[in-house]
Amino acid sequence: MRVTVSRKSHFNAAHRLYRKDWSMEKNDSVFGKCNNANFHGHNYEVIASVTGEIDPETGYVIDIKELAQYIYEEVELPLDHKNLNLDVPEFANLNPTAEHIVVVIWNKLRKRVKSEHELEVVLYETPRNFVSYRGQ
Ligand SMILES: Nc1nc2c(c(=O)[nH]1)N=C([C@H](O)[C@H](O)COP(=O)(O)OP(=O)(O)OP(=O)(O)O)CN2
Ligand SMILES: [Zn+2]
Repeated sequence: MRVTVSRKSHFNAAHRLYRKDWSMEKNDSVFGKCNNANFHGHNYEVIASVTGEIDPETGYVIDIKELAQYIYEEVELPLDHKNLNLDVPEFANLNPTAEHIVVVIWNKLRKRVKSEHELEVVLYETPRNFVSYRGQ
């Protein structure tokens, strides 16, 4: 009997979508307003979901407080109120698209969640735009 436990979180961050090896014109044509050289921001929402067997003694798959602490340490502390391009080492040479951000977050949380548990991360960049990653 496998059950999924989810925890929601959020962080605010600035970013710019562009490639350093492309001209301004090409970046503009591909990324449009997201290539604003002065950056722009989002209120990101994150949902981390852990799936596994219920422990018969505790009734938990994972203590949600434990999951919340992982998210605080791996997502909120390093990303909240940061400029993703300038402040976050993972994006020094990686375009901070929602796709790349969700993979970075998943990789960080994967190291904290027990290997017998499945992990899925959903990232909302705007209320209408969201991506998800399950490590596949
Ligand atoms: N596949 C992706 N496409 C886009 C990404 C992305 O990360 N992956 N990101 C962006 C920009 O970050 C952009 O800032 C998104 O904001 P915006 O266009 O304002 O968002 P909405 O679609 O919610 O706003 P509308 O009012 O509906 O236009 C773009 N594309
Ligand atoms: Zn954006």
